[in-house]
Amino acid sequence: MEGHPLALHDVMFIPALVAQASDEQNKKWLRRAQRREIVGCYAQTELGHGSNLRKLETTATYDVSTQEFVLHTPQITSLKWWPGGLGKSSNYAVVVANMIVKEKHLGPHSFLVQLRDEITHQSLKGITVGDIGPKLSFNAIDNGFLGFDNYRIPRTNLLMRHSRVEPDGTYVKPPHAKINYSAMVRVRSHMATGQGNFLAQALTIAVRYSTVRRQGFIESGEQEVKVLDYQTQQHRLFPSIAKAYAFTFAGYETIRLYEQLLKEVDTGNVSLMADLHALTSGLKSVVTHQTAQGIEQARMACGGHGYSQASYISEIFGVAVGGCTYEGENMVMLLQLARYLVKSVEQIKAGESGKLGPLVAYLAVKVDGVDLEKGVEEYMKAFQHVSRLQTWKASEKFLKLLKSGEKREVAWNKSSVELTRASRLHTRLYIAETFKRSVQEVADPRLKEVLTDLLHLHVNYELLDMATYALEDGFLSSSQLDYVRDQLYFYLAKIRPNAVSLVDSWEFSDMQLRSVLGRRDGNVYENLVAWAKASPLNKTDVLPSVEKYLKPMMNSKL
Ligand SMILES: CCCCCCCCCC/C=C\C/C=C/C(=O)SCCNC(=O)CCNC(=O)[C@H](O)C(C)(C)COP(=O)(O)OP(=O)(O)OC[C@H]1O[C@@H](n2cnc3c(N)ncnc32)[C@H](O)[C@@H]1OP(=O)(O)O
Ligand SMILES: Cc1cc2nc3c(=O)[nH]c(=O)nc-3n(C[C@H](O)[C@H](O)[C@H](O)COP(=O)(O)OP(=O)(O)OC[C@H]3O[C@@H](n4cnc5c(N)ncnc54)[C@H](O)[C@@H]3O)c2cc1C
Repeated sequence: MEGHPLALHDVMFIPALVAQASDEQNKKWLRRAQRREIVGCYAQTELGHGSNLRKLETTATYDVSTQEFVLHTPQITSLKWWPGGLGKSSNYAVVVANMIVKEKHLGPHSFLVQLRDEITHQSLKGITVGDIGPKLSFNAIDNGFLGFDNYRIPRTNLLMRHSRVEPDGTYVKPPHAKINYSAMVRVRSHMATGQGNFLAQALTIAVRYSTVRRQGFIESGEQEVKVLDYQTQQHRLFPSIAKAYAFTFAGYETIRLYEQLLKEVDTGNVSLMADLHALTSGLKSVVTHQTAQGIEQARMACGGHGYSQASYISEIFGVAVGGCTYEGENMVMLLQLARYLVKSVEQIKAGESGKLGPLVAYLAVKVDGVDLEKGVEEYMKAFQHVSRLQTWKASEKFLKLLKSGEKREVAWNKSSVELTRASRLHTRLYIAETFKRSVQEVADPRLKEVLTDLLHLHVNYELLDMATYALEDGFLSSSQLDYVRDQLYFYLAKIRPNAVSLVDSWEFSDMQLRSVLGRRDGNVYENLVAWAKASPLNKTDVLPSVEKYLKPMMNSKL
């Protein structure tokens, strides 16, 4: 959970080689990396820039006389800063640098760079490398910094699957300007399942504990109740159980799409890139945000013991919440999706709705109302309505500002809060749709019934959460919202008997969870006492600090 120094080797270094190095280059590097003869990381972010890749300052200047690239970090803000595994573990890195050939700046490109000696592991001449220090979490990973002092690498270390620099400095462009961003798109495609997994771990702990913990009464005179029987506790936890499933289903789809993209790109077809970039930008942002919220609620649902490290939920939170920042800060990525949504609106306005991709076709179709009692399909129409409403509203705001003479970037900035709202609603529609489709495909009828309950819970919870938008234009009435509330409470109660099975079905071992509260055997109190006794402070009855600080104070006559 705290991370692993080699995580980025598997998650980004190898995938960057697979996607961006040529077959010939990979004959040299890939097998060695897979066998871990060389250990690598993905070094892109700098001290001064992470989000705005076009402003990366590390340069790779081609020297035609020696057929080498000269890597250089001209100032302090150009230092690579943050890459996982860079500080101490890696001896190689995929380095993203601004490529300069014949004095022409050609933008960010990826290079394979040796950082340390393969035998001694000492950093090579011209390289400054180290660890960036402790973080909120993930402290088993050595996130690092890296500087280059006119450090030379062979021309052939530019990853050349999609673009090339010939020995004479002739540049061969890639088929898509952003193809070098593929390692990021891959991780974003995997993040929904990864984050769903973090959320699932926290929920397993909180739900199990909530069946052990007894506190207070629902009906007087009986035994104190398991806290999971409180409606408020169910409302805190069960919608997140539904989300953990929903994120996993959505993630399976984006992983499949990324794999399809890789195959298509190899045949020269880059048409899926814009769609997948928009989709994963939004999904990554919504899922990480909601996961962090869900984990924090799970912690609070464990009361005081949730605050103890014995619950382990704080560590899960620390790791998961990093996802709101890495692979593209959430606001920045929501705005990437918003570009795509605004473009779609512009297409519709230009009478080109037929050209819209399947995920945005609904933006062109107006629905007047829904009959929620008819079931989930009607909820989908309601989600489409609120997303369409907000997307048009935000786009119109932006387009109006443009028309009034504002510069594009200024008009964009003035519309950006509304645009991010549209991106979130669009993504929540996508999550609900994939959840619905995935549940429909389940073959086992008993499993399907339970998952259908979770789906119902999800759509009612979500609709209530975004109700302001639907009430604003009278699309939903207040009596329809009362119906949604009733349904929500109905499904909380219906899910209660299956709650423990739903979390147990994720099959986390005690070793994975590392939680005293969430242990499978349910012996929470005995294990908490044993855990506390093992605290380093309890090794001795009287601490040395008593002699040193407390006694002089306690004996003082002042
Ligand atoms: C097995 C895997 C398991 C994974 C589980 C997870 C566990 C992971 C544990 C590891 C932990 C941490 C790892 C972290 C790693 C990192 O953080 S690596 C660094 C990540 N950095 C970022 O994400 C930077 C974010 N910034 C960007 O991506 C770009 O700067 C940004 C996209 C914001 C903008 O790029 P620009 O080049 O400036 O482009 P712009 O002008 O805005 O847009 C022009 C145009 O291009 C389109 N575009 C942009 N990106 C892409 C893309 N990737 N694909 C396709 N198209 C793209 C954009 O939409 C615009 O199109 P338009 O038509 O003109 O609107
Ligand atoms: C745990 C962790 C692991 C990481 N691992 C790696 C790694 O392996 N390799 C690597 O290269 N990097 C890595 N990073 C770096 C990470 O990718 C960046 O931190 C991330 O992309 C955000 O960039 P930034 O730090 O420049 O944030 P900033 O862009 O400085 O963000 C600060 C604020 O500015 C806002 N902002 C910035 N630009 C805009 C805009 N255009 N419009 C509106 N608001 C904006 C943001 O929303 C945010 O609120 C890691 C980071 C973390 C936390």
